[in-house]
Amino acid sequence: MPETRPAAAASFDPAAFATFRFVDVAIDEASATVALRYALDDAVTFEETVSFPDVAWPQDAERRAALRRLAGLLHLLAGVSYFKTAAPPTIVLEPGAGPFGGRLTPRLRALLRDVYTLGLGEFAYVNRLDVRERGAWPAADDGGPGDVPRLAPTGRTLVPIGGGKDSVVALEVVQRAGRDAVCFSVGTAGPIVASIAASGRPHALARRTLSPTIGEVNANGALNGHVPVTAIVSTIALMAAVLHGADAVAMANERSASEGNLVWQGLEVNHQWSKGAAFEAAYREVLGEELVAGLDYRSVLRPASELAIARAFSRLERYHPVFTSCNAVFRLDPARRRSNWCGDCPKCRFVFLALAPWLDPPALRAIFGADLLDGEGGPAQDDGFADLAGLRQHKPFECVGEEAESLAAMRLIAGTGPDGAPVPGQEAVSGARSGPSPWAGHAVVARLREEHLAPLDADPAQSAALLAPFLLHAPAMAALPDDLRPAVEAVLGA
Ligand SMILES: CC(=O)N[C@H]1[C@@H](OP(=O)(O)OP(=O)(O)OC[C@H]2O[C@@H](n3ccc(=O)[nH]c3=O)[C@H](O)[C@@H]2O)O[C@H](CO)[C@@H](O)[C@@H]1O[C@H](C)C(=O)N[C@@H](C)C(=O)N[C@@H](CCC(=O)O)C(=O)O
Ligand SMILES: Nc1ncnc2c1ncn2[C@@H]1O[C@H](COP(=O)(O)OP(=O)(O)OP(=O)(O)O)[C@@H](O)[C@H]1O
Repeated sequence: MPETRPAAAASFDPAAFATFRFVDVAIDEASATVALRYALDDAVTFEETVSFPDVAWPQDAERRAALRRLAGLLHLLAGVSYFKTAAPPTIVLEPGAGPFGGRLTPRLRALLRDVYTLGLGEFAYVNRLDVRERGAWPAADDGGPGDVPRLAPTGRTLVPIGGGKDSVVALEVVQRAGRDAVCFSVGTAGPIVASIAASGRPHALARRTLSPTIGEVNANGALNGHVPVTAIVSTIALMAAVLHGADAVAMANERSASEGNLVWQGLEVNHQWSKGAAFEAAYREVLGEELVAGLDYRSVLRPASELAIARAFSRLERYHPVFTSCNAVFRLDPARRRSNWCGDCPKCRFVFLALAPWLDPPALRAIFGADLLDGEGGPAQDDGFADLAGLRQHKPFECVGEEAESLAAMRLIAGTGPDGAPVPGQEAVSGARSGPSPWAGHAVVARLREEHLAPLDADPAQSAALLAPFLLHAPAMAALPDDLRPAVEAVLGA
């Protein structure tokens, strides 16, 4: 289907559309490319492509069937980028759509409903648009998922690498468990490629090209906002796993991702929703019960908080010169993309803060190119750090840790007085400094201590709160496969 460049797109009125249509998904085996097609009414069409370079489409029936089903799931999940341009009242599935030829099972329908409401929570909040009243999905039928293809075990695990600190910690866990780890990425952003090179592991690649129509409609009045991108990346990773002979995908989604930012009109708004535990559970169920058996999807960092992950990452020195968590580096438009940490966004501030209990100022300056806790980076830094701990307003819409974790990190680096002597309870935190903090005199740290932190030192509950982020979550540990549990303990435990 050729892309429409309608006159309507020159002035795009979201209210003008009644339906979002999932048109079809087409697989070109020769080039290992999947085309995902959508439309708003009959007026605007979108086509996204995902390709897997340097890999042959499999010949055996089970893997071929698995790929067809996963491409169908991807069709349904990647549609969220295009649906959000107008968020019309009704969703239509055409006969070539999704994994079951235009049909939905009840389980799949429930997952999609969540992805298009909870996954669009931030979008709903910033646009003041209740997504629960938009995008009504067609009813599910009782035709079931048909014969579910089953993959044979291979012992190979695909580890998606996002260029930041978390995914290389996940890679360390998978390797520690003795699995054959293959790194995977969507795209070739600099920190991703450099981190994979530093790991010495093979690299499986996918390329995702958004429909060019999205840029046009964005420029002409489309609704815009955040999408649950991890749901999309995860599904591309599962396809890559099948193509590269892996039987598992190991994500790096931390416990902290399940904490929302705020509640708006009864809707929980969580920027990281598709990194959270609820999404993972529902997605795993649809995957294993209805789409492909024998293909494991889980986050191996689910028991850990961001602070415990940062402590583990501080020990993985080979990645320090190459990683970047700042999202400004990952923008699609090269003209808007930065080449390194911007130094003035919530993500930069959070990663700086989370590493500061373990790394000294010169080491962090070498990574970030500036000392964000010493007043460099502008006057926004004071308030920006306070926001991370919820000391002024809700935590920002970014991939940052829980407010309690930021508070704990601040207390660990601020100490009890101007000389930075350890705060009560610090001795229980393995790896924490036992002497004065080298951060104590830094301008932002001193102000935070004076304005917010000092009164907490006398509160015994705050000593326990200091340790809590470092305890591995027992139910999440129990849910891990036997080989991963000791590896998580070794990499992320005390
Ligand atoms: C890089 C980034 O942070 N982008 C967010 C930003 O988008 P921006 O317009 O500044 O730049 P681009 O990413 O280049 O996007 C251009 C437009 O394209 C559309 N689009 C892009 C990706 C996509 O998957 N679908 C799309 O429709 C969109 O219209 C863009 O404007 O602001 C956007 C609005 O808030 C964010 O949605 C962009 O976030 C990207 C989707 C992204 O990949 N972000 C990850 C770095 C991210 O935030 N990951 C979360 C995971 C959250 C989850 O639940 O999965 C995290 O790590 O916490
Ligand atoms: N371009 C990508 N290719 C493959 N996987 C990705 C990509 N972007 C994100 N991911 C994966 O999505 C999950 C969430 O990404 P996230 O940004 O939290 O991880 P990260 O980049 O490793 O760490 P950080 O929190 O420091 O940015 C991780 O499992 C990550 O590997």
